[in-house]
Amino acid sequence: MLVTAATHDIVAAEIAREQDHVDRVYAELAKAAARVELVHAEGMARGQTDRKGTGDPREEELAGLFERDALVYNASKRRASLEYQHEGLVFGRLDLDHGSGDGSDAADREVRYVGRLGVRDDEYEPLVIDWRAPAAAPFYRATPADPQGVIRRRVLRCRGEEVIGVEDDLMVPEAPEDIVVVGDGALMAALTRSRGARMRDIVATIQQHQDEAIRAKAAGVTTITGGPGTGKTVVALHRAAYLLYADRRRFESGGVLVVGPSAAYTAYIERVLPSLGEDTVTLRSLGDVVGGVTATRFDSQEAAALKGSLRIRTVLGRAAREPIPGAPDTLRVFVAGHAVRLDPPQLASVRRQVLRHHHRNSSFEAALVALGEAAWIQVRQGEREEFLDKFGDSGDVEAFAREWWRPVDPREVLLWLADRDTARRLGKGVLSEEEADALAESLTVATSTGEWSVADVALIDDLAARLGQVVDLPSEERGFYEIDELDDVSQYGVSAIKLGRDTADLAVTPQGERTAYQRVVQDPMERLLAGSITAGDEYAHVLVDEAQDLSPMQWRMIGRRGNWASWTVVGDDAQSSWPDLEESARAREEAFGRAPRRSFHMTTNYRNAKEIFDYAARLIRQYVPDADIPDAVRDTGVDPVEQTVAQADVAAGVTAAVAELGAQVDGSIAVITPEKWRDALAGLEGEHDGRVLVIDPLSTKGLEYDATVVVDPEEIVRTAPGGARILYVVLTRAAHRMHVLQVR
Ligand SMILES: Nc1ncnc2c1ncn2[C@@H]1O[C@H](COP(=O)(O)OP(=O)(O)OP(=O)(O)O)[C@@H](O)[C@H]1O
Repeated sequence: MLVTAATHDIVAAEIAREQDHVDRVYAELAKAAARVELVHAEGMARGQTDRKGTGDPREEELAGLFERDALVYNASKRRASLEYQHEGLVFGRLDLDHGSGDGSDAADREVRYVGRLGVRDDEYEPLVIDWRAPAAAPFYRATPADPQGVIRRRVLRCRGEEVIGVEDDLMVPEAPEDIVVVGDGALMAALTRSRGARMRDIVATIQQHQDEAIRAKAAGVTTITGGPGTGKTVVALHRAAYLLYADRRRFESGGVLVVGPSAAYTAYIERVLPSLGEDTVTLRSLGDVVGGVTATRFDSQEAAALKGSLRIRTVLGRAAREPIPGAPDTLRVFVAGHAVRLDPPQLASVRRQVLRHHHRNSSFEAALVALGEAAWIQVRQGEREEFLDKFGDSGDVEAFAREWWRPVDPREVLLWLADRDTARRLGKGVLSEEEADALAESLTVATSTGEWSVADVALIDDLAARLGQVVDLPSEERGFYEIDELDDVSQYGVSAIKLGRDTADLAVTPQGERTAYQRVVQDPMERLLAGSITAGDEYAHVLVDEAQDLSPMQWRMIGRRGNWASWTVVGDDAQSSWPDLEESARAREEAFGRAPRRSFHMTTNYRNAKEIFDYAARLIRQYVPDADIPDAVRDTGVDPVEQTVAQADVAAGVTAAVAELGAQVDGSIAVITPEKWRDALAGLEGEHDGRVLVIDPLSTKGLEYDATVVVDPEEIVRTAPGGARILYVVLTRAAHRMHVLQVR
């Protein structure tokens, strides 16, 4: 729109008009906040004086009022904590015509305001409608072809409580005389803005096709597909907020789980739902889905592929049935005057027998009984019942069983596979020797660094399901799941010597006991086994982002948390870092069960300037000819800058690019570099007032920046799991500017 002095005045008048309404809304909220304080104080006083019985209708009334006001009160507090650059509490206005539809008769008109939450005045008249309410749907659904009674849709831009702009879309061919239309359209204004470090909500500019996915029915599985930057993530998050609104009882009490690829991703999206007024959703990255373990490290491609594939389940199944390394392997006792001796083969047969019917960690009693039966077969003298009673009462037998059949932590069982021979033996027929060695090797990285890998987490979860919840041992022993902190890792059968660790670094008391307080805190093994694995929660809705990257084992892990859930699944196969999409699809289908499916396909890229996206699209077409390529809607007239630098000049080249970009964009700048150049570039982190971030290719999944410097794309293709697909991810992260530095 051409901005002249006259249009400037018109816009200012429209802003002032909207400000009046916004002021009324905030005044109403302030009144509600004061009222709730009063009711609260009164309720407390009543509770202390005449609180008798529960049937007092006044009290119920008060409770109802209190509850309603409390919602408003909390909402007003939440509003106060919103970042100022968020669209305000009231962000939309609809001018509707309930008559002929063209707005010609002002008597048929209705003005409806749309906001983050509903607010009514004293007469209970709505001042603002919650964006998720059915009455707000035309704000998102109306188009000139199908205006749905809307004459004008207006987006209000606010900073705090102040209206700073309005952007209109006209839905009828010609505006009625008294309806002013200003602005260039809210969507373009939103897309051109600087991005900042956190994803923002898009309530003010949700597009029609996005709204359909957001408001789709909860039941079953809703799939959202589309190329990079098509709003899949942001739509899915708004869908979570919508589901909470539409069926709060079910989803707030049952829980909503949002799973994304990395901790950087969860940090990036964590503000979206709170800004929509929802803070009951659980956000998890794939590395911290299992309570008690947090992993951010990635395995080598080979190890990750191995650990993600369903073949590994056979190996884990075998490991879960293994005897505990270092535990006694022979039982020698005197019972009722008979010498009993059970050797390893007999004990192995007892173990197989027990595990046929029981989970290992809850079968101490069953193991004792089975030992008794095996002992009786050997003795067969006297009364059977009497022998078994004595056997069961024997302190020696119990002492043996407490070690031989103690509860095992799934993490410790996984670490048994860090031993090459064990990995080869348990991998026989499933893994080649090279693969078994790679598995052992990758777990040795864990034991030396003290950090689990992201792929390990799904294996720990699988083992936890196999081993079962620990049932307390009789007498004073504490169950494993109650142990808050390990006192001694050797109690978990991870033999220090076997893993090449020097036991001397564990502090020892004069009594010869190791204590929690005297240990060397930095011990890697201790870090791996710290805390306890908590039993998996189940959720009523599970939302999986970047679903194309989940390995089959990760699908099983998520599936355990969504046995009864409805699902929203978001992904784009062309951005996948997982090599076997078919095996993943099978595991995914298993997780979903037979629930009905619906899918939405997004075709518009809202993130990247057209010039940047075209550059990326050219690349991916070479590698994935049938990639799902969206249309980018916004051009800047500025092509990505491509440069070639010598190895010795990488740091200088990147520094220069960052300096240039720092002057061109206001917001975030990411230097995306393969491991090879990471150390050389680490110093750039935090430059330009903290706007510069140095990040590895895989961790950029799902994220976006105002500008990016892509370092050594060839090396990214060579080293990232997913190769060119990850380069495609990397090349589609910048909203406004991109520099690509080839290294020769
Ligand atoms: N209707 C909209 N209004 C304003 N911004 C939007 C809209 N839809 C999408 N965007 C913006 O487009 C960008 C890309 O969205 P999002 O990250 O959800 O895409 P994606 O499809 O998940 O991308 P990728 O697959 O590359 O991770 C975000 O900045 C988002 O806020």
